[in-house]
Amino acid sequence: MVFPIIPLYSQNPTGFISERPYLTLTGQALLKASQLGKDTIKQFVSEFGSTLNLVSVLVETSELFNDDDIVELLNNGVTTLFLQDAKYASRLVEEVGVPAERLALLEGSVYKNQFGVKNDFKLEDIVPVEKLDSKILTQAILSSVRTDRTDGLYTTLVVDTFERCLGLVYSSKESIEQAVERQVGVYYSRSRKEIWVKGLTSGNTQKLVSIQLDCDADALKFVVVQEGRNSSFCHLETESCFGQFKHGLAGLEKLLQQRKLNAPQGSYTNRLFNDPALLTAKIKEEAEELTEAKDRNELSWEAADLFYFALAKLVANDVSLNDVETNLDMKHLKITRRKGDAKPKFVEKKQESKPEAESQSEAQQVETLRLGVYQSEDKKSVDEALKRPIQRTSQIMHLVNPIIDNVKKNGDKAIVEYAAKFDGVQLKNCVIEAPFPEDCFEGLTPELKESLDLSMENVRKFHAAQLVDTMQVETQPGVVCSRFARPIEKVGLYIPGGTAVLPSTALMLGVPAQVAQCREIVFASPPRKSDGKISPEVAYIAQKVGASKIVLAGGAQAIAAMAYGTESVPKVDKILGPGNQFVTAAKMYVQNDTQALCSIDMPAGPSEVLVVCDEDADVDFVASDLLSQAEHGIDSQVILIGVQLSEKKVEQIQTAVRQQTLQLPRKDIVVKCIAHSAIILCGSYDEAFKISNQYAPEHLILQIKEAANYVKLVNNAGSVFVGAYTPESCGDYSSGTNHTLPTYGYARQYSGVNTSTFQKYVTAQSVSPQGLDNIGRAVMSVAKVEGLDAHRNAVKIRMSKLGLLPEGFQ
Ligand SMILES: NC(=O)c1ccc[n+]([C@@H]2O[C@H](COP(=O)([O-])OP(=O)(O)OC[C@H]3O[C@@H](n4cnc5c(N)ncnc54)[C@H](O)[C@@H]3O)[C@@H](O)[C@H]2O)c1
Ligand SMILES: N[C@H](CO)Cc1c[nH]c[nH+]1
Ligand SMILES: [Zn+2]
Repeated sequence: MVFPIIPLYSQNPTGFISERPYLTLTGQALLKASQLGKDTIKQFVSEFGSTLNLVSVLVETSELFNDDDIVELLNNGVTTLFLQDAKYASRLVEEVGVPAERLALLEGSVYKNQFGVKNDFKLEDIVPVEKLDSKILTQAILSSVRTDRTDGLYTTLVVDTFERCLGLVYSSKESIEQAVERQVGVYYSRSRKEIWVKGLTSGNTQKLVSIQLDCDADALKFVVVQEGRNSSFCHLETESCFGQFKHGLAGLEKLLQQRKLNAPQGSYTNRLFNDPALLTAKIKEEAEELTEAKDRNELSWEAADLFYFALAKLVANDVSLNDVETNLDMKHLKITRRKGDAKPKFVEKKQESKPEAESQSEAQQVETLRLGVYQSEDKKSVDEALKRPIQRTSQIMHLVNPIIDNVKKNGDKAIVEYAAKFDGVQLKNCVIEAPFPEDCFEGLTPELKESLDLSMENVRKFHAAQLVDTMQVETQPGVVCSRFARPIEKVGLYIPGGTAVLPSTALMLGVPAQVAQCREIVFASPPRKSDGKISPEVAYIAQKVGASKIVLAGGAQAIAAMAYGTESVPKVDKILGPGNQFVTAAKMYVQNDTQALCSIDMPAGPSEVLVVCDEDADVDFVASDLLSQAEHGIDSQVILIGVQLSEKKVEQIQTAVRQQTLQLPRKDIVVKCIAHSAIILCGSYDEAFKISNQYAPEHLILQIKEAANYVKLVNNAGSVFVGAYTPESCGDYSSGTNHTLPTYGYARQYSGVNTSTFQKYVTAQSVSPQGLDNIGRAVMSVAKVEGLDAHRNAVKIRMSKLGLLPEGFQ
C-alpha cells in the first residue's frame, strides 16, 4: 500500500514542492491535465520522476490530449492516468495499446488501479496540495497505520533508495510527526524511552525520502538516504544492522563519488574524471571486449570492467545509479503505439473521416489555448513561470558529446551519417564549394532577390557604421597607446534549418562578416529534407557575401566540423549563429576545448520575446508579437508583462492569441510554446522593467504610452522594439539591426551579433625617451615587488644609457 494521501496539483507543481518539500514523502503526485498541460507535466516528471514512485495525471476529458500525447506522457515517466470515462479508457487500451494497469478508472467514488500492487484511490484521499501541510500528512499516516503492540509503537522498516534493508526500528506518533515535519529519520528508542533523532549523537544522519505502509497497514517503511559522518546506520558502525552491504554497484558508485571529490592527483580515477577522451576510449575498449567474451568467467569479468567505466562516466556527469534505474523502469513501462490503431470494424469509418477529426482536435487545442496568468506579488510562481523550457546542460551534453567525438574521429563520414539520421537525406558530398553551381539557385524569384537585397543593404549600412577608427591616447607625454580592430580570419556561420530554413540568419551573419573583411567565410546549414540541397536563398546570400563553402550539416555535427575541421570542412577561428539546444550546447563545448582553439559569438538558442504593454496597447498587435516568436519552436518562450491591465484587457489578449493562432500553419508549435509561456500582471512601469531586466529577454517589445521615454530603464535585453508600430519581425529581417541575439538570459552579459563580433582588437604602444623618463621608475618599482628582475632590467638598461638614472643606481 502506498501513502494514504495522493496530493493533487493544479498549478505550479514544482513551486509547491520547493515550498513544502515534505510533499515528496508521499512518494506520489497527481497532476491535473486541464490546468497544467503536457509540457509542464513532462518537465515535472523529468525533475521529480526519480524521487516519486507514482507520478499520475488526471485526464478529465478525452479531448485534453491526442493519442500521441498520451503515449508520449506514458513513455516519459508518467506512471498512471486517472480517467473518469470508461469508454475512453477502453479505447486507450484497445486502440492505442495502453496497458490496463497504467490506468486508474473511477468507479463510484474510487479510482481503481493495479499498478505494481493493487491501489484503490478513494476520492477523499485525493487532496489538493493547497490544503496539505505536514500535520495533515502525519494525521493521514496515523489514521491508516495500526499496531498490535502493547506499547502502542509502530514497527518501522528502514531501507535505502536501493531498497536495501538498513534495520528495524519503532515509531511513535510524535516521532512520525517530527520525521514528516523535518524530513529526516526520527524514531522512538525503546531502550531510552524517548524520541530518537537518528544521527544526533553519532553524526550519521538520515534524509527521509518517503514513507510507505505495508499491505495490511501494520508496519511502516521509511526510505532514507544515510548521510553524515560515515554513513553507517548501525550503532556498530556498519552500513546496516545486518552488517556491511555487498560492495556491488551501489558501493562502487559511492566510492567513485568520493573519489570525484578528493581523488589523489595522478591517481587513475582522477585521470579518468579529468580526461573524457580516456574515459570514452576505455568504455569502447571494454564494450568491445564484452562482445568478444565467451564463458561465464570472461563475461562477468568484462561486464564488471564495463560497468566500472560506465559508472565513472555517470559520476563524472552527476548522474546517479538511481537515475539509471528510473530510466530502466521507464523503458520497462514504455508502450508502443499500435500500428493499425483501430479495431478492424472501425478502420474504414475512421480513415474516411480522418482529416476532419485531425483538424478538429487541433482546433480544439487552440480553443482552449491560454497563457498562464500570474500576479507579480506571487514571486515564487512568477520565478517558476519565467524559467526557460530548456533541458539540463548535463542531459543535452550527454547527447551532444558522442556526436562531437564522432565528427572529430570520422570527419566527413560522420557528417554524412548524421545527415541521414537527423535530416533524412543521403548526401554524396557534404560541402559545396564556391563558385556555387547554378542549380543551387533554382527557384529564386526576382521579387525575393529584391527583398533580400533591401534587407542586406540595411544590415550593411547599420553594421558598416559600427566600424571604428583606430583609437589613440597619449597617457603621459611621450607614451602613446592605441587600439585597432582586425578581422577574425576564418569564421564559420551556422544557419538554422530544422523546423524552418532561415535565410535571414544567413544575411544577419554574412553581411557583418563581409563588412569586417573576414578572409574566409564558411556557411553551414542542414540539408533540405525534401531533396538534400541547400535552399536557394541561403545560396544566394552565400554568394553575395563571398562565402568559400557551404557545409550541408546541421546540429552539433556542423559545429564540430567547423571547430575541428574535416577532410573537406576548413577549421575556423570563430563560430557564429543561432540554433536549437544541440547547436548551442555544441558551441559551448567547443569554445571550452583548447584543442579546438575556436571561439563563439554567444549562446543564441531558442527564440524568446518579452512584451511590456499597458491598457492603451492594441490587443491584436500584442498577440501578433507574442505569436511571431512562439511559432519559432516548441522550446521558445513568450512573456507578456501587463502594467495595470484590466481583467477585460487580459481576456481580450487571450482571445486575440487564440484567434490569430487559428490562422497559423504552425499552430501545433504555437500551442506547445504557449504551454510554457505566461502573462505577468504588475502595478507599475518600474516594476515591469525590473522583471524584464531580471529575465533579460532576447527581444523586448515596448507597447506602452510614450515608449521611447522608457528605453533608459532597459539594462538587460538583446534588442529593443520601441512603440506600437515596431514589430519584432522588422528586426528579424529588414530594419538593419542584427537578429542573432543572446537567449536563456545571457543578455545580462552578452551583446547580440555586431560588427565587432567578427573582429578582435589589438593594442599598441610607443614610448619615447621622454615617455620612459615619465613611467620607467613606476615600472621598475612594481617589477621589484613582483621579484621579476629581468622586467626591471629592460627599463633600467635603457634609462641608464639615456642618462636618466643617477650614477650607481641599482
Ligand atoms: N537566438 C537567436 O538569435 C535565434 C535566431 C534565429 C533562430 N533561433 C532559434 O534557432 C532554433 C533553430 O532550431 P531548429 O531545430 O529549427 O534548427 P537547427 O538548425 O538549429 O537544428 C536542426 C538540427 O538539429 C539536429 N538535431 C535535431 N534533433 C536532434 C537530436 N535528437 N539529437 C541530435 N541532434 C538533433 C539535426 O542535426 C538538425 O539538422 C530555433 O529554436 C529558433 O528559435 C534563434
Ligand atoms: N526571431 C529570430 C531570432 O530569435 C530570428 C528570425 C529569423 N527568421 C525569423 N526570425
Ligand atoms: Zn523571429
